[in-house]
Amino acid sequence: MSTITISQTTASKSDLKVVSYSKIVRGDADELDTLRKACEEYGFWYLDLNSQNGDPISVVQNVPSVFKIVEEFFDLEDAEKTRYDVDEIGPWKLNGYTPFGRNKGLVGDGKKYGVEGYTFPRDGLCNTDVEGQNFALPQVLKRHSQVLSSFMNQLHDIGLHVLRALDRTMANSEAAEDFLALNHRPSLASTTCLTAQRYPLLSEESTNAGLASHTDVGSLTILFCGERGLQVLSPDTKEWQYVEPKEGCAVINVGDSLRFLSNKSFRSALHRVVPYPGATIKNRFSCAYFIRPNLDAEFIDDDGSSWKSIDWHVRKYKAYRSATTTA
Ligand SMILES: O=C(O)CCC(=O)C(=O)O
Ligand SMILES: [Fe+2]
Repeated sequence: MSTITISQTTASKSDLKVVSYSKIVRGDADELDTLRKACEEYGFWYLDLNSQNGDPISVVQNVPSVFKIVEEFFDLEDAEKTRYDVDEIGPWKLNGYTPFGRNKGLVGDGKKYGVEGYTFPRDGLCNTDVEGQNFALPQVLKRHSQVLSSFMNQLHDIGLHVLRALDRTMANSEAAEDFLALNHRPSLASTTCLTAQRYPLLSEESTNAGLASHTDVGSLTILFCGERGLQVLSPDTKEWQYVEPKEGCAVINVGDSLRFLSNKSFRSALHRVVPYPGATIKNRFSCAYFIRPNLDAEFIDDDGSSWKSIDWHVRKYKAYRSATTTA
């Protein structure tokens, strides 16, 4: 699928914490402490998804199949792909194809150095009984809907375990018991979704290529990508640092909503995707599962204004579409 050549590396690399999923599920106190600090200090960390005996849990093994499924869609003619334009199907941009250059910022020269994506909403694909948007899938994706929905259910389960673990770390705070979990009830509607993306070419031929600097709108993003290119803004040095792919691990980050729900104690870090020095990365695939609060969850932003989660979502997507550098 993807190919990569590297001549030299002079890049600054991040030193993110690694949190063991099996340890936080067991309630290991030291690991919960590491998780909490990872949310507070960087807002980015690796979630080690190897089981206790060292084997990767199955969700990691399913990632290549998901990339293959969406590649089939990306290989269609533009005219066919744009029939499923994410901005045309439903008001919340949760369902369908995001063409090259749709989000402003690092658009490269459009197609060759850009990014395209396909987004699958949880309500519609997994939660079929939740009143959702007008859910439709193109034929090439429809035949894989079972694989996609079980992949999303696996990731959702992981995300809820992480939120419950964070709730345990807040036991001594003023927050109600299970506060985070209660704002992410799986049976209630949310804007939770999976987006798979393809970057045809990341190389220094175009330093303007990749995904523009942004923070994520929701609570937790669970990201899989075997290639370099992701950068996070370091809270200490305020410089961009590469997040290296790590075998058997997902990269997790805190989004705006979880920052606000944590009373601003967690960090929603700026991140972006750019070429890697000396490397030519062809066909970089990534997939991000965005866990977001229930539609009517309420929080207060950095400026002291109150928001319902769905209104923050709508505001943020406007910014993604129109920002010149940062959203
Ligand atoms: O492709 C990546 O590695 C990052 C994607 C991302 O940040 C996003 O979709 O919000
Ligand atoms: Fe992101």
